[in-house]
Amino acid sequence: MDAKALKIEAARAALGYVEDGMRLGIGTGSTAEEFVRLLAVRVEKGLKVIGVSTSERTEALCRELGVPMSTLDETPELDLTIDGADEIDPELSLIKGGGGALLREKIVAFASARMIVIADKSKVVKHLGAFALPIEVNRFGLKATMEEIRRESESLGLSGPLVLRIKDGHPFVTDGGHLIVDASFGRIPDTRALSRALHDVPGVVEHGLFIGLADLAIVAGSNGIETLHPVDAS
Ligand SMILES: O=C[C@H](O)[C@H](O)[C@H](O)COP(=O)(O)O
Repeated sequence: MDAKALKIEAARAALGYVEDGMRLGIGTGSTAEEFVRLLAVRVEKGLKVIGVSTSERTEALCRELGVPMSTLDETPELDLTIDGADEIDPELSLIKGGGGALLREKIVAFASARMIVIADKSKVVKHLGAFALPIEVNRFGLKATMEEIRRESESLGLSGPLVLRIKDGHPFVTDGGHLIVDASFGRIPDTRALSRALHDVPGVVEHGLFIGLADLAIVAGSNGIETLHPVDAS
C-alpha cells in the first residue's frame, strides 16, 4: 500500500470515533484532508456534525465538500479533534506544523475534549526531533527572535540550523500572518523543557511540540491499523 492509501485507512478508522451531533475539530495536512473527504461522504448520508477547521485550507475543503462549519468563537468547546502529525512518540507527544498550521491546530486541540491523531506508520518514532521543529514567530524582530531561540535551545544542549521557511521564493506566511522557523535540533531529549524555553522567547508565537494533547493515535501500516495509547514516560 502506498502512503496515500495508508492515510486513507487511518482516516477511515478515525471516522469510527465520530458520533452524530459531535462538534469536531478538523486538522490540516494531507492525512486530515483524507479524513475530510470521508467525513463529507458520511455527512451527505445524514451524519450531523459541526466542524471547526484548523486552517483556511481545511476550511475551504470542508465548505467545498459540504461539511457544515462553525468557528471556534461560535463553538468554543469541541468534542473531538482529528488531525495528522509529522512525528508521534510513545507518549503521543507530537511534532506538528509541517504545513504551517500549528498555531490554530494547537488552539483547536486545546478546546477539544479528545484529540485523535491519524497517520501512516512512518510518522511513529522513538524520540521526537528528526523532523525539523516548526516554530511560529512574529515578523517583527525576526533576527533577534532567532538569536534568542538559539540561546535558549543551546542552554538545553540543543543545536542545529534554524531556517526561515520559504515557499515559492518568499517567506512562508501562516494563516495568522506570522513566519515559520524550522529548527533542526535532532533528537529532543526533554520536550517539556524545550517547550517552556521556546515560550520564554517573546517573538515566539507558538511551536509545533504537542505534549499531552493526543489521547489516541490511529496508525496505518502494511499490516493494518494500530491504535496507540500514550505510554507514561514519567
Ligand atoms: O501544519 C500542518 C499539520 O501539523 C499537519 O497535520 C502535519 O504536517 C502532517 O501533515 P501530513 O498529514 O500531510 O503529513
